[in-house]
Amino acid sequence: MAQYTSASTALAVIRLRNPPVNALSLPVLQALEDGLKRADADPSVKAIMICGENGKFSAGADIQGFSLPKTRGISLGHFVSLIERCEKPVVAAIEGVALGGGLEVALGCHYRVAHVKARMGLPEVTIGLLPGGEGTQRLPRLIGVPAALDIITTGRHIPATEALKLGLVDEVVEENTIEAAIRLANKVIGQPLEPRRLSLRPVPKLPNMEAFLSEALVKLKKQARRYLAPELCFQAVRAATELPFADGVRKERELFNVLLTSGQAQALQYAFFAERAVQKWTTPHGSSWQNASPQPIHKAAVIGLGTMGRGIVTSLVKASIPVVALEQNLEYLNTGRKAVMLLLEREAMKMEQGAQTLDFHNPARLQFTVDFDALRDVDLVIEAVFENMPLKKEIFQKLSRICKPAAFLCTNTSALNIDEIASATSRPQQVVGTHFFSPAHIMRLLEIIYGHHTSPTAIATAVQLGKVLKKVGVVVGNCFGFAGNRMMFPYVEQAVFLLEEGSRPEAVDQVLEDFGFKIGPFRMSDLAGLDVAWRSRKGRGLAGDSVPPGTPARQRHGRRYSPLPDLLCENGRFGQKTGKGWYQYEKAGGRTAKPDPWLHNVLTQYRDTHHIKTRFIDQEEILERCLFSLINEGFDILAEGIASGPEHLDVIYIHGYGWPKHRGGPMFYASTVGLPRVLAKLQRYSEAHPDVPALRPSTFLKKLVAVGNPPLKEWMSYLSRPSNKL
Ligand SMILES: CCC/C=C/C(=O)SCCNC(=O)CCNC(=O)[C@H](O)C(C)(C)COP(=O)([O-])OP(=O)([O-])OC[C@H]1O[C@@H](n2cnc3c(N)ncnc32)[C@H](O)[C@@H]1OP(=O)([O-])[O-]
Repeated sequence: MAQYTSASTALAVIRLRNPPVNALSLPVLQALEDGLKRADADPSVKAIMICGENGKFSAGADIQGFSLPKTRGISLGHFVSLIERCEKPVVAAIEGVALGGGLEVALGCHYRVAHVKARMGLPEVTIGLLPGGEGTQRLPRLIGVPAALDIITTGRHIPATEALKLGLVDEVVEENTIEAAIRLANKVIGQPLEPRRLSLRPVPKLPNMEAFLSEALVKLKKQARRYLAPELCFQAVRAATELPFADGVRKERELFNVLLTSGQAQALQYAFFAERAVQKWTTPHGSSWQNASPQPIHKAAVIGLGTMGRGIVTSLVKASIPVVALEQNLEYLNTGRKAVMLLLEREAMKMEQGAQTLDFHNPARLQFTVDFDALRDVDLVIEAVFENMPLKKEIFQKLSRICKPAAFLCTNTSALNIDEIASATSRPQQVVGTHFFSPAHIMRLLEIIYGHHTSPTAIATAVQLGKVLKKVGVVVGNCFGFAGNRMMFPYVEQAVFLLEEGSRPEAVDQVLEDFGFKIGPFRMSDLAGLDVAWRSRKGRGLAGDSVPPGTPARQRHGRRYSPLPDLLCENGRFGQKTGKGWYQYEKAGGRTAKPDPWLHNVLTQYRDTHHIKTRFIDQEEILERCLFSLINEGFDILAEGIASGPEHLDVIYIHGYGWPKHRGGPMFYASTVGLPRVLAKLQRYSEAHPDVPALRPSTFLKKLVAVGNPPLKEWMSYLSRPSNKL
């Protein structure tokens, strides 16, 4: 809705009303049109102000509405033009947010006043669209092509102060925005409106427009990786530089419709809502976000200043949480301290107000120690030592003696059993898994793992911590590898099996990078370090001396096994850190992967030794075996209640594993491929590789196909156990 009132006889107020963010649904837009007509028809009204209810202008078009047939064909541009054509001055009073269609409505207004804390932007590109309310044509006319192109193709939200510098708003105020807008409206009554109508303005010329646009396009294409929206946003802005306004608008509509029906927009909009849905967590024991309250964290501690610990400390400092950083001895402490300081200096440089905001030189905010006694008064500890169960248990035993009874004890682990770690403490209800992703101060995912005894308060506190750290927290159950890594194991396993059968690392990586992953599985292993998984395999008796004599080289516990990664590690090839892994690098620590003839020779010899007949493996098989085995594991995870819905797995993959967001996440992707096809392919691959359990179709997947391939949002209702639907 939009409410029509009067601020005075001469000033009509149209207030957009659609909680929580005043999304521009059809009724809101129709009420806006009615308000404009009423103001126009009333001779006593001399100016109009548009604002939003509850301190928010508008977050734009109703994203849910894009999937509703009745809203198709309704053009936001029609309403924006109505505002602009109004014969009485229209002033936008921008509080909170003016995003997407919200900002386009403001661009139709003749004047814009913003509160200093307001944020503006055209984030359509992030949901697979372009600003289809004539924003691609008006914004370049107002602030010039370079700034408009940046805002439209990145979707970033800009603060009011930046908007003022760019000329996007006419005034920024620290106090009452509505009153300031009323003052401005009264002041401009009677002034000519033609110069304020953006559609009538020319696009400001650049001396080197063509060169600028060509360079921008090359840059966009490089980053986009089959993600359509940025390039189509670019084309719409280019149309503004080449065509009259009306033709530019036609082009914008044409491009908008391409995106709307591309499939990518649906995937990205699904991802938008999935990210919000996972915040409403539940567990199979009935605890949930609704019945648990987080405890405040005034002070935290991090144990272990290796790669993960350093990133976690940095995240906490950035979130203004005082931290005690602890290492086992002074040598490690000094190395860790230097590394943390370097990270913080870099982060401070990236931040607007610089180092002072972070305040990391103040020992009250960041303290380095080797003394466990310094942990007595912290509210939460994050243990981030390496993956060694006896070591973690020893630390947790110590923590339960030293920390205050109410302190939460978190373990940063990527696979280890949370219950076993919790068993070392006298307060297992306070223990929770917090699986950060490297680099921990940058990656957005936080996998939050509850054990058998973890209290709802501990889960809620970890979720809240994730929010404060600006991460997406996803709550999952306890099993080896939790949700993310458990799905990753079969994916990587298939990639290695494909090498045994005839493929090469660069071929497998290429297929997955073409699909949209930032890096393929072999480049990823080289980056992460092959020795990490090797140590874990040795610990589990799969590699090294603990393998019983007489065990076939390519079999473990009756299943197919590939000793290829072990072979690389035995040759000191740990990946980038040693300058050699699945690829060769220019030096130890180098970043540029080059195919390695040594590896190709080893593969040939390996196949000969093990009598493997080499065959040509096409791209379809590479893609399907890697992705479908990962998805198959996802169905088992859902059936076991480890994750409470497919959205959880998708959010984990998008934010933790570089899954291309425009494909919506693995489970969403499976739904777009069609579950019958995923099942049929898995059946075929499983028949060809009967000793690979990961290719055996999940019972839950078979059930969903048997009941007729229901839409993703209905999947969980087909589980026989009480479901965890959000
Ligand atoms: C047609 C021509 C072209 C125009 C295109 C557009 O305008 S495209 C649009 C371009 N605009 C965008 O892309 C902006 C997208 N929105 C945002 O970036 C953020 O939501 C925010 C910054 C507005 C608020 O962040 P925050 O952390 O304070 O809060 P939060 O994020 O948790 O959201 C609160 C609730 O609001 C809901 N909801 C939000 N927006 C929309 C919407 N547009 N629609 C519907 N619903 C929306 C959200 O789902 C959540 O619901 P829940 O779970 O409570 O039921």
